Amino acid sequence: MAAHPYAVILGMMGAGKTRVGKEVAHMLHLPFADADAEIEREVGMKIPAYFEKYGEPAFRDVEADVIADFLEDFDGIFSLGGGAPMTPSTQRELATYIERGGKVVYLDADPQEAMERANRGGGRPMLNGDANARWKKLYKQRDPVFHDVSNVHVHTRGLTPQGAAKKVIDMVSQRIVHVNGATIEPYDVAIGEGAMNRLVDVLGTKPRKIALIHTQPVQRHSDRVRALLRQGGYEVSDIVIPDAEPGKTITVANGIWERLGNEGFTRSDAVVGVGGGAATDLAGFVAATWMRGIRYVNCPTSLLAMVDASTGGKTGINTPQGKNLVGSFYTPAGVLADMTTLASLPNDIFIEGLGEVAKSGFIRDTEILHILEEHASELKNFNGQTFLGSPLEEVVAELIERTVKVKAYHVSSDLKEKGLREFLNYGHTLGHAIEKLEHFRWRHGNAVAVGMVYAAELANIMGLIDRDVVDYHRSLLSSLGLPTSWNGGSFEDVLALMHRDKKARGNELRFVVLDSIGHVVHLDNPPVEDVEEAFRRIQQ
Ligand SMILES: NC(=O)c1ccc[n+]([C@@H]2O[C@H](COP(=O)([O-])OP(=O)(O)OC[C@H]3O[C@@H](n4cnc5c(N)ncnc54)[C@H](O)[C@@H]3O)[C@@H](O)[C@H]2O)c1
Ligand SMILES: O=C(O)C(=O)C[C@@H](O)[C@H](O)[C@H](O)COP(=O)(O)O
Repeated sequence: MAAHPYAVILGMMGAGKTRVGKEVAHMLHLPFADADAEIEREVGMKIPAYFEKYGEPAFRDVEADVIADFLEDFDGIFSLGGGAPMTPSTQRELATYIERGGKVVYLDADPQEAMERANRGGGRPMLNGDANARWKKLYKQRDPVFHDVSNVHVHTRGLTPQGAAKKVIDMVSQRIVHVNGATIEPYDVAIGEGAMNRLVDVLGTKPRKIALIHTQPVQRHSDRVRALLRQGGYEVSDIVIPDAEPGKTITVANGIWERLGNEGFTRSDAVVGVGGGAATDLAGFVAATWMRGIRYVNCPTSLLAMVDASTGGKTGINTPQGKNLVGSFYTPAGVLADMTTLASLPNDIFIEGLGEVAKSGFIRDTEILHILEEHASELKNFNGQTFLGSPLEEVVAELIERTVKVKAYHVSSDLKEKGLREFLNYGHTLGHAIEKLEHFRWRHGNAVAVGMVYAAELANIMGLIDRDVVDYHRSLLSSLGLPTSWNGGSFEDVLALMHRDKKARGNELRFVVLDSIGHVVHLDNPPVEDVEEAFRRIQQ
């Protein structure tokens, strides 16, 4: 159900709720309502006069009624009076609104700026006497409540009303996937433009030092992250790692452990990983191993890292023997998939990410496949320079959200991959072997695409799916610009590598295959002739 109002804004006196709220409404072409103005209209007098005549409790009753009515009926931007969220019935109304999908924005201004603005306006009964001292006292009482009753936190220090409004719009329109489960600390994946602005909130106040791990091609995004971290008061160690798979090695990890040791990183400090899946895998691995585990936040910048690598807590490095053979299951404190970073993503790396998106459609959420079919040509022609603000951006945001939800479903109940989570490995048994045999010149998502066609051929040979399902794999993946065949190595080499796959048990191979579109099963120890016949079918 779509929630209304579009957003509710709360904050301290002088935070700019009305000014910024009006600006947000203007930018979105929505109506704006201010609870205080509505109360004055309702009671037919100015608030200071009403306070004087009837006292605060009577005012709060009227206020709560007006707010309840607007939360029910108003379809725009609604700003609340500073003290309104302190009323228990309003807190309950806000909680119900959030449950319906509503966004309650805590506009958190710099105290000095807010006090100046509050004093300038005058006519505020709650600031009678020493206004600054009163403001500070109220802030102490209200700030924790504002945090509790809101679900979007926007810092506005130093921003113009327009800048603050743009930030509010970005944060309200972000999609949030909650990841939780019996064995994991819950965390959120925030998806959308400006998601990185949440970084300081997600890191919290405990860390003092942050290891900012990133690659050179994403320098401009890591520069932004560094600026956010410095504004947040953290000491930042900038750590540039080799790009792509060469960054996922024990040598690189060891170099970072040395730096963390030399620079005095303690258990309360944190890691932030910025980049593609290789960088977030390595950053997570460093966080998981330093002092047996410190807090980390991923800021993925490739489609593949947003939908898959950064979100499920699989961290790791490669060894000379194969992909991801050393690592740990270690969940991040949060994932900030800031879609503005996709503006610099090259077309081939975007397309590669569609491989993992399609995987999530094949194994569970078939709506993903419909979206891919419908938008195949725009997706295949992705151009970062024209992407932001285009209709494709919403399509991609939906694909990311749906794919992350598929990942969250599997991870939530099986973090350590005892069974269910293995389904996320659809296409990876052959895919990882191809990557290795191609010395990682083949991109991961491309190898997985061929691996899915292979798994479909194997399932067909085993009588689990019809030929048209195999053909559908080929036609959908190729319509997105993904490869569907491979001829770069012998069956013997591939078989040896598939035996080193993490799903293998003893000498027995274990595959993930479909028995229908959207439904996966395990296939244990199939006859080697069938494994070979499927391989023959994916060769060009
Ligand atoms: N942990 C997991 O669950 C998981 C899941 C899927 C994949 N992975 C791993 O992720 C890796 C693949 O991730 P990937 O496809 O992102 O590859 P990648 O990390 O190698 O990134 C691909 C290239 O794109 C560049 N890049 C990334 N974002 C950019 C941007 N916004 N602008 C310009 N350039 C950008 C990178 O620097 C790199 O050169 C593999 O190592 C794979 O094993 C892990
Ligand atoms: O999250 C998972 O679990 C996955 O299997 C997701 C895969 O898409 C991903 O490529 C993962 O890195 C593979 O892990 P591995 O354990 O097979 O190395």
